[in-house]
Amino acid sequence: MRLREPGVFTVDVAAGELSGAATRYRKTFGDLAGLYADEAAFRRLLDERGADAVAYEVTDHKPSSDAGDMIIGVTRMAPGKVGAEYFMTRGHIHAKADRPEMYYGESGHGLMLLESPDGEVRTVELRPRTLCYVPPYWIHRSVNVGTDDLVMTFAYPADSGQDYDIIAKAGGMRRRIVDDGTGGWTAVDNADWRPRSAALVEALYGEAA
Ligand SMILES: O=P(O)(O)OC[C@H]1O[C@](O)(CO)[C@@H](O)[C@@H]1O
Ligand SMILES: [Fe+2]
Repeated sequence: MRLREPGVFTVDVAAGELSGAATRYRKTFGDLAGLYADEAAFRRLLDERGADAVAYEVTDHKPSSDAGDMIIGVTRMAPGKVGAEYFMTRGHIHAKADRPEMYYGESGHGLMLLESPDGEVRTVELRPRTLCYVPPYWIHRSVNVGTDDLVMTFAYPADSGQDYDIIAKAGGMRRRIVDDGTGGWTAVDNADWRPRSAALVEALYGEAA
């Protein structure tokens, strides 16, 4: 049996990264077209900051994509809004939908927005030292509702994969997280959202249904 070597990494909270991790990717505002309700405000943001400005960045350690292995990393997301809507990640369901995830708040004030295949919605507030459990089958997206960078450590099974289409095909997630008018947040209905068909929901649940 050839074993992998243990790894040790440092969560650099100030930099918002996992120091020593081998892989890094950035999502720029230019990558996030179509995500936000207010398209005019989104175009203004691109004009002001440039399409190449970083919206969020992930550093992670991906030892393999084997079932039973684990991916660990750190996400850093900038604060801000597009119109009234707080900055967010694209969001996804795991390609193997029964795979869970955990997020641990390191700094900033965020939300995990979760949606089940048949359209139930949950929000979990993330602050430093909050550990959020994302159960199998839930679509998840993080939202920065604070005024500083949101930094989170995460871990998920290495064979999970990500399916981004499930959100796009439904016209977005069912709720949008917006400023409540006093600098806090509230969840409002997304008028473009369409329920998934029973057949699609069943296919997602697979043998577990
Ligand atoms: O993959 P998305 O939806 O763009 O969001 C990024 C976040 O999700 C992850 O892909 C982990 O599932 C992390 O890299 C990060 O926290
Ligand atoms: Fe995930």
